[in-house]
Amino acid sequence: MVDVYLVSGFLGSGKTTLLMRLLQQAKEEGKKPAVFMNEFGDTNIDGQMIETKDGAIPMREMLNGCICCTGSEQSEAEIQTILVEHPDVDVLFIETTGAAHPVEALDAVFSPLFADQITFKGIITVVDLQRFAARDRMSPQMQVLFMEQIRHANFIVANKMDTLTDSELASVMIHLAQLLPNVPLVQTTDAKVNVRDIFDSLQQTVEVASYGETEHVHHHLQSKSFIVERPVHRERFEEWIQQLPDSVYRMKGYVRLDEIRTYSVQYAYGMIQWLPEMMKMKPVLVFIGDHVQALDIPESIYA
Ligand SMILES: Nc1nc2c(ncn2[C@@H]2O[C@H](COP(=O)(O)OP(=O)(O)OP(=O)(O)O)[C@@H](O)[C@H]2O)c(=O)[nH]1
Repeated sequence: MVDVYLVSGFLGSGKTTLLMRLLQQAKEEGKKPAVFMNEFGDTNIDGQMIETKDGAIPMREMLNGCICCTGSEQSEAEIQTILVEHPDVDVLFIETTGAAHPVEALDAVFSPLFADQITFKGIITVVDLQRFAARDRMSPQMQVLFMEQIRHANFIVANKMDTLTDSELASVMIHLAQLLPNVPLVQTTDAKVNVRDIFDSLQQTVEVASYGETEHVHHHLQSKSFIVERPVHRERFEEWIQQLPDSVYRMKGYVRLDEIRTYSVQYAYGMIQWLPEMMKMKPVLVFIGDHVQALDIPESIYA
């Protein structure tokens, strides 16, 4: 299994600065890291490798895109390429563009394609403290995005502390800690953090595997996947999906409607989409949301 960490945070907050430290630590611990980066602009970072002082690290990037807006298919393909071309990779860091919504950026990670290849460890959000202190000056939409990135964090790196006075710093740190009382929070300059603390704290991810179900538990967002061995009854399946609580943000996977036809099925924002699937796919459903661990597949959905 490949451990996956998502590095989130607003534009210019220090994500790449932190990424370099994460990579260095992973290498020092003898791990084989890889990076998937998506950039808003079209600046090509030369080649497909990031050079560190210990050598090159495989990297794929998606230019001019945003994991959450361009659709997750392209991201899925890039992640798949990393997994296929570099089977020795054991940790993958995904740096999202600063304009990505963290939940939607996870879409590709929770692809049913990777259900048995990836262990999602959590979201590390880098917060630009100066921007946090002055967030009222951002547009309402940007403020929402900024706060969503913070709200979904499993670990917060409160960066650019050098840009604030001591009293400003104390006040924003108290505010951040109140916002997320149960999330580890460290204050840094140049994202200088003890990376082991991040890895240790995100180690708490629980994995339960039984009867073909896997469950990944995090502080906030969770995913749960089910193997759906038998064909499902389309209408009853849809009825079940439609009555799921709002805290289930997303569902996707592959199911069979009879012994022959396999469909890709997707659910987001109340809409269900079915597409015939030509390839032979493993029948798996992945749910992403705030409290999905209690979900169970009812007998009624089966044909
Ligand atoms: N003053 C100050 N500058 C910092 C700090 N951390 C990073 N920077 C600078 O902030 C700028 C943005 O840092 P990056 O690491 O590229 O930030 P990013 O979040 O990856 O940026 P985008 O990919 O554009 O969203 C760079 O010029 C960094 O050198 C800090 O703690 N204090």
